[in-house]
Amino acid sequence: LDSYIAAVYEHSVILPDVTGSPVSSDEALTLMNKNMDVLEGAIKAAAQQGAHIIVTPEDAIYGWVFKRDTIFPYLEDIPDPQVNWIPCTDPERFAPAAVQERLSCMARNNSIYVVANIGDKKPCNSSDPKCPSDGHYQYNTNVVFDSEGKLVARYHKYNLFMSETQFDSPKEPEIVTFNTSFGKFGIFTCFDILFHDPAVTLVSKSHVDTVLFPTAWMNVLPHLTAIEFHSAWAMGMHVNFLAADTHNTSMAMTGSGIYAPDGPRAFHYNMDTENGHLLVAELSSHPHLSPTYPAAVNWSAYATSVKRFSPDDWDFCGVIFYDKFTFTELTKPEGNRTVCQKDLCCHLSYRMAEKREDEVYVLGAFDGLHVVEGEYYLQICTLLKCESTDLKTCGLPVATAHTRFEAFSLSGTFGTSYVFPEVLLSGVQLASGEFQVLSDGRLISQSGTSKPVLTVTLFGRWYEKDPPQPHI
Ligand SMILES: O=C(O)CCCC[C@@H]1SC[C@@H]2NC(=O)N[C@@H]21
Repeated sequence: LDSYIAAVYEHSVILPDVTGSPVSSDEALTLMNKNMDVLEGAIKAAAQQGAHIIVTPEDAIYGWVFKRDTIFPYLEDIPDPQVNWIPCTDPERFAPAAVQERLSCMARNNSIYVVANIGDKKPCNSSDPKCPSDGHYQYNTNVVFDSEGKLVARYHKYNLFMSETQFDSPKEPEIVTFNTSFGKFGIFTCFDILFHDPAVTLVSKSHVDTVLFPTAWMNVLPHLTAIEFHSAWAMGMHVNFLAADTHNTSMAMTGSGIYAPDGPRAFHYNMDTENGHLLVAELSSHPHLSPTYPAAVNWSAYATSVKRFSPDDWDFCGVIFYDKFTFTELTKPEGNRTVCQKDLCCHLSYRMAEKREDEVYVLGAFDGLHVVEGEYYLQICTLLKCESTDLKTCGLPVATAHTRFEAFSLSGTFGTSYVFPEVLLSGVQLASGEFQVLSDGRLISQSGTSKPVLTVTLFGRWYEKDPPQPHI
């Protein structure tokens, strides 16, 4: 197949009551069945619209309100897919496996690949020095059932987010892929997207066409909103990317999408209701063969070839999500500006429709190690709207704007080749097809965007500079 139809479902998880002690496995299954009832409706609707594959979110079947012992009744022993198992037709083979059986039947009965996130448990004993004292490993796990209900992939999340003390990390990152008639797929989970392994390796070594990405993503403006960062990763890595987020507005969890290398095909962001939402869109099976496939990018080519645009600009300091940026204010309606920090210089050429008195924009640079909620090295060039006209508010989250840019071009002297291009518009919306990346590393818009701009950002990850990660 040259193309296929993808679906992602943003699910509003029915959470269990928070209990001090573990519930019975029957109670756990009752709660999980309530969530699977909702997922089943989405799977049927997706299949009716011709979808070949549907991705459901991380933690969508039991939530995230657990400690190590209270999640235990929700876990199943998930076998290696090499055993060739269709839980729907052979449920006793690796029983008890009620959740795997039901997911497998949903895939089989609707002839659709189903991607889900559940918990795996693996017994261990004292002969293994790393074996936890309760006698088993517990993994945050993605499973994939093919359209006949066969288990074809199992992935254990490697980069656990800080609060996930209920789970263990596998000893090594797992590179999990599978082939279909509509391309080669790879899979990872949520916080994994910030790190080199297994995420980057799946693309650069395994050459997957599409990444499957269950997530429970807490949005952080201005640079780490789900739709913004995930679509940017798809563009920067030149892959299709299917992101299914859980929906919980009190946790700022919303933002799912179907992203192609040249831009989003569909996305969803909704902080107004607690409803779930199904997205369905067509993608090319082998995006690197498609005529719109972007050329390879040298991210520093343009920026290193030009001189500092504005040598006498006044710089000031500001903080974005705990990182100390160097900023310079865009005081004129149009112009060329440069701001530098350490080895990173960021150049911006821009033209606003009008310079409003009630809104302030800055150009910012950050070259350093981010150290809060995980340690990862960043190089960031960003144009962004300040929260108010007080320059002290530059970098704080802001979700609406009124200033339109008729054109912009942003570039930076990056030391890394992993740069993710973000454009986020007023109301936390994506700028589908309204900007492009040139092969010399400029992120440009020639005719401006359909809505006012919150931020235009080149988000660089310099993996070689990361400290050792705490994979406990
Ligand atoms: O549970 C996960 O693995 C996903 C967490 C992703 C959170 C993103 S990444 C860093 C940033 N910090 C947050 O609180 N939200 C974002």
